[in-house]
Amino acid sequence: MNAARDVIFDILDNPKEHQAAANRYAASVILHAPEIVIIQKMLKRFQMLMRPGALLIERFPIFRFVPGYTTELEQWRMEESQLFHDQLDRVSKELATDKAGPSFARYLLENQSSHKLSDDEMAYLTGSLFGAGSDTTAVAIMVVVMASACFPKAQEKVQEELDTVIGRDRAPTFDDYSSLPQVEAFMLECLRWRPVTTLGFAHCAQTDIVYKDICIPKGAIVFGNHWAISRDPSVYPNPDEFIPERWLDSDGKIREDLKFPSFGFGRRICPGRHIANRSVFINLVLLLWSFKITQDPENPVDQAGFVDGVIAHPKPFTVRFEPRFGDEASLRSVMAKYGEEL
Ligand code: HEM
Repeated sequence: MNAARDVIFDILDNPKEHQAAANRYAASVILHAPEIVIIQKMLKRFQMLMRPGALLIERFPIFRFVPGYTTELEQWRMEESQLFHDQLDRVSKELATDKAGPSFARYLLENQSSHKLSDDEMAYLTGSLFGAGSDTTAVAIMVVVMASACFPKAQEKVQEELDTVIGRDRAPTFDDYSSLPQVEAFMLECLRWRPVTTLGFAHCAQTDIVYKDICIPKGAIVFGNHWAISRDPSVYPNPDEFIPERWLDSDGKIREDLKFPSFGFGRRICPGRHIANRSVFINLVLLLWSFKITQDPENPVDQAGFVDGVIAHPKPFTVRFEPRFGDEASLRSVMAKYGEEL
């Protein structure tokens, strides 16, 4: 919650850099390390490499024998492996000197023999969390800001609920999750309206799969196209519209019968989905409790302005953040107290 509170301070300090604030939040939840700059470089490569058909070698495996073709890829692999091993080594040294704080890396190191994991496996398990968890979370928070600015009526509904359930004397926390269905509906609609991973990730059929009268042969690469699913009007009527109410039943509770696979499918479903949900929730409630977010009439938001890649990053966009209660100084002092209470 401290990290989400810092997003509010970052926005008060520099509202134009709200997307950088979302990036910082998401990075700090996963990793406390100086290597973030190197990792950002790797994330850019990941964005490019994970696109199906990004490399000729995928279609023509024979390219692996062409001298020099894989040199750069091998160099990238080695840099990545080095970074992941360095991070694990650091925690290992901290553990030896009793200085290691709680972390997933520490847990793996302490239980290495019972899990029967090699050093390489542990390094990749911990390292890939950052790649998988930071960009995705940051993008989801950016979409929350974009949707708030573009759909003022939906934003007002959330704020009405926050004013009724939370009031002005305290800021919302994780404990309020189940009392805020309008917030959850807004969040679910953000994740559907602009899916973080438009195409999803590649899966491979382990056996021949017969679906209706189609056979998906063993070995076929299958994408559960998130964008296409999100636009299915038989499940989400008027799919291009932003309608948080679609997630609520007639009693105002979250519907059990409506889902969207924001976090993927099957055995490889996102293992970070619970952290991710809570991250998006706490940022959404703090942002909309603190600010009225509006469009800048001189720079209207381009709702389709996203960079093409496995993770659909919004292009830079400008919005206005107006403190909802009192002035900027009083919001700062409420947020400072929020920090003390944690
Ligand atoms: C809003 C935020 C997030 C979204 C939308 C998201 C979405 C996804 C999706 C679609 C997949 C692929 C699932 C599939 O193959 O069908 C995935 C995989 C994964 N996610 Fe997330 N994720 C988010 C946050 C996180 C966080 C916070 C973490 C870690 C703390 C994380 C860790 C992972 C890992 C390790 C995988 C790979 C799992 C595997 O291949 O077995 N994700 N995520």
